[in-house]
Amino acid sequence: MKEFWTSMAFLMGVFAFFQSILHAVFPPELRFAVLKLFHRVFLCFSTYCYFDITEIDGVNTNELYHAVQLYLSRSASVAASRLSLSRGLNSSAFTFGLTSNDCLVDTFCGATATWEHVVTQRQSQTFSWRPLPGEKRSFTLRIKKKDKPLILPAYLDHIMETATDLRRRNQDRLLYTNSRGGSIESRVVPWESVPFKHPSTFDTLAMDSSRKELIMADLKDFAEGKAFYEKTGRAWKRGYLLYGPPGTGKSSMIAAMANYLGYDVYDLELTEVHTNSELRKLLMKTTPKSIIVIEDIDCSINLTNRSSKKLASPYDLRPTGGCGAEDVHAAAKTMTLSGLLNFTDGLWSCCGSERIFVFTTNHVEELDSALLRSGRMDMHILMSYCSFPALKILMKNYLGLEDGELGGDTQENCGLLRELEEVIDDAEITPADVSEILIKNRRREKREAMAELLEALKARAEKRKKERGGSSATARKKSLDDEMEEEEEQEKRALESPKESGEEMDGCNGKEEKREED
Ligand SMILES: Nc1ncnc2c1ncn2[C@@H]1O[C@H](COP(=O)(O)OP(=O)(O)OP(=O)(O)O)[C@@H](O)[C@H]1O
Ligand SMILES: [Mg+2]
Repeated sequence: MKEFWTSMAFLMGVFAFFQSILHAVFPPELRFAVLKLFHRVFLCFSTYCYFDITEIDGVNTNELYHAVQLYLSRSASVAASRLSLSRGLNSSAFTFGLTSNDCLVDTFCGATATWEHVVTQRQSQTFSWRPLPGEKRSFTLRIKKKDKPLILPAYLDHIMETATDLRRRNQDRLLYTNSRGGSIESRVVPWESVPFKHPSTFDTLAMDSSRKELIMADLKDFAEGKAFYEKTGRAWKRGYLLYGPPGTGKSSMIAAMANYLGYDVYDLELTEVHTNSELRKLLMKTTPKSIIVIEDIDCSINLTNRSSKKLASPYDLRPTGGCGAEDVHAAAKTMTLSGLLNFTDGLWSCCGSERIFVFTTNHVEELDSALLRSGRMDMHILMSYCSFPALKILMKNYLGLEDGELGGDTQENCGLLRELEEVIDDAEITPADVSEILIKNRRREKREAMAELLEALKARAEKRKKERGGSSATARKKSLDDEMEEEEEQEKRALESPKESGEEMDGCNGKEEKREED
């Protein structure tokens, strides 16, 4: 740093000296040419090279300037003694910045880079169609000439990437929705957003820890897998299908995924999308590092339209029978499953990268096999009734039970826990219902709350047993009734029209004979 300032001071001194001589002796044009020449000669002999990154490039804002500003703010917070502080729109974090004419040294791949923030007054007579700030701001990067091929442009790429990452981290994550009513085609901005503040995390999610870890590892691999996806020629995206009864944590899982990766969430309301082209428009307006969610996919779209007899093939909207144009036109005006699959899986899925698609459903059996086939949704995750490990997480969350207390270390808890473990599977209760019971009892003493939960689970298990017993008895009775009805029917047919029955037999035989003849 000291070396930098010494050379700058020396340079300024030489400049001032020459300028005063030139001013006295030469006319302005010649003076300018000589100064330019002097500058060139100086740069030729210098071991450094300089890069100016101005805030405004012509009339456009220079993205690199803002990226450098953000990038340097990382180290500015510790390295500088006077800093500028700012907080951006939609951001909950403060950003440090270099004040005017301050310097900072950075290293990259073993090379030293010195940054100076240069602020000068803009000349008032400068004409521009756009109002320009009163100050001219730029960063000057100084690196050794020998380092130039080594670190450029990799250093600048690194700065851009780091800045994008920082910007994302500093900004509040957003939850986007397309359900605003009206046609998407007519909107300038098809998505509307609000800050995403869902508190669900993988810690609070009630689920077996081994499955949770598997999902977290999968998400991490995905987020860090840029090189892998490039190498294998795959679009950088991943699909998850979450299925299970209502209240088992599908939406909570999506929020936990978003919080874990720090991604935005796009909640796609398919019933608001009327055509495949609207769907494409929505996709094109999503940002990378986001989760695109379609909840209750079975209720959102007529998923049987792939197998509709009118269509020649699932991906082909041309009708098989005759008429053509009108039907094609009508089909193009609707949203189809093939349109949706193209959105997630086809060529359109590649516009933008690092995106996760999550579909949820309560009725996986009703989904078209095209949605379930391997490779389409990379992971199918069953969100099921509350298991004992999941119950322990909920008790920890709501009652504040410690790991020791949940491990059965406490003598009194031991019996209660064992009973809870015995009854939980038979109760077939969702984590949402368990949460409700625990919320009601959260102010009580832990043991009392657990005892209350046990009672509720026992009652639920009893009810389930009766339902099962009832339903199997009903099923048994129904099949007996059916059998009796069938027998009665046969007897009736035999008594009423013996001839007919004989004909049927004959008919059969006749057929047999005919086949033999053939
Ligand atoms: N696995 C879980 N872990 C923690 N909390 C859960 C879990 N499942 C449900 N809950 C609680 O129940 C509430 C409802 O859960 P959630 O909305 O995630 O269920 P869902 O499966 O999406 O239901 P639906 O199918 O009706 O959309 C949540 O707010 C959460 O408090
Ligand atoms: Mg849900």
